[in-house]
Amino acid sequence: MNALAATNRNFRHAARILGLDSKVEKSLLIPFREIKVECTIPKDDGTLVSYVGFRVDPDEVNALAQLMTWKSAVADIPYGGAKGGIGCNPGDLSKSELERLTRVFTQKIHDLIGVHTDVPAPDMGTNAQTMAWILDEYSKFHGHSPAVDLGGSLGREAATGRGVVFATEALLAEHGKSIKGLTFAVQGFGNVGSWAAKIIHERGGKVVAVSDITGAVKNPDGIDIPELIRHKESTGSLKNFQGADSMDANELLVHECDVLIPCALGGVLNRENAADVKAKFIIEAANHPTDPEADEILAKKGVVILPDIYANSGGVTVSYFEWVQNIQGFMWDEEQVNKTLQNYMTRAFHNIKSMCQTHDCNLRMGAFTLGVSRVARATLLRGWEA
Ligand SMILES: NC(=O)C1=CN([C@@H]2O[C@H](COP(=O)(O)OP(=O)(O)OC[C@H]3O[C@@H](n4cnc5c(N)ncnc54)[C@H](OP(=O)(O)O)[C@@H]3O)[C@@H](O)[C@H]2O)C=CC1
Ligand SMILES: O=C(O)CCC(=O)C(=O)O
Repeated sequence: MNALAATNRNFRHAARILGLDSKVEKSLLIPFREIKVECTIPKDDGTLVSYVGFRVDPDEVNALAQLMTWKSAVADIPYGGAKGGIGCNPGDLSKSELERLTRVFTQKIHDLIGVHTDVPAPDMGTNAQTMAWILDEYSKFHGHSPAVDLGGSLGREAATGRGVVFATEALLAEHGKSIKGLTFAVQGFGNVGSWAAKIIHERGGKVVAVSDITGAVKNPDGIDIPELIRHKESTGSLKNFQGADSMDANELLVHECDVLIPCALGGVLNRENAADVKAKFIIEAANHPTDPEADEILAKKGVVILPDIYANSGGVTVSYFEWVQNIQGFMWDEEQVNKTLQNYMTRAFHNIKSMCQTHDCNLRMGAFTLGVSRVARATLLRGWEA
């Protein structure tokens, strides 16, 4: 099932649980706006190449935008949801080609983004540097020029991974467990995966397996994560790391562990591998890592899944703190960012649990009903009369 069909299915299930009016349901399913732009750049060798950029596309980006909407509502921050992207493999482009492409994309969408309309943020294959290029290009049209470090919040880089850890702690506490002494397998070692693994390691968790696009490593006694980060930074991959054995990357999702944390692509848990998952808990740090068929198989096995729209909401929550700080022109210290993030993550977890109790549903439906009911309530209050 593709990402959009799966996301729509979860939304419809939540709408049924909530008894949502079918017209409201239909209205919430259709994106407010879809943008598709052509981005042509000269490559470093002088040849021209064209890419297509989106701010919400008809399929995967639509699903991700929809997830952002429910996620912002679950986190209880005053944002809607959108997602953008360019159909390219960033790994195939040089840094200057990436910069040109990002700037051309920004030229095409600058009228439709902005502080009070739509704020882009990093996701897979993008980072703070990408956002700085967008900001700089946007500023040429709109004259916006924040001061310190281009206005990025302290703690934003680690925020999604840190939020994943706060979410994991909230879930484990409910089951009478803590991170210390449990074993973890982490798929993806980019922004989210490396930060989540590092903080778990600091808190006494044993990260026994990690993968990236180049392969996977395992060590039943626990991998030294700071060492692995240094190795990845210096070599660009997990290969040849001395502190662990290499393993088949496909094995990672079914590796022996207490907690599995997918931090890479969508749809990685599906009917092909769900039955073989050994973990008792899955923390969805990636967006949409579990397709609906896998959801059913895993539920039958008694695996507890902490859904993406809550588990990875630390990123957008700190993006919201960043927005608040820039509007006020007053920067918080990192401790305040992290402490406030923890409060948001803990509160959201209890709100989800309360929906689970009210509607006798699992955590995914608890999160969906929480997010969808908040957006539906706001939509109904605004009304449709001209
Ligand atoms: N960044 C954020 O703030 C947020 C991210 N997310 C989600 O988290 C996930 C990861 O995002 P982020 O960390 O930012 O992205 P990055 O681009 O920083 O990292 C992605 C990681 O996934 C790895 N990867 C790619 N393909 C595979 C594969 N087939 N098998 C194993 N690993 C693979 C990459 O490997 P390599 O390092 O070798 O390239 C890289 O380590 C995505 O689903 C994203 O949507 C959700 C909320 C917020
Ligand atoms: O920081 C943000 O605003 C968005 C983070 C993100 O890409 C996500 O939650 O999927």
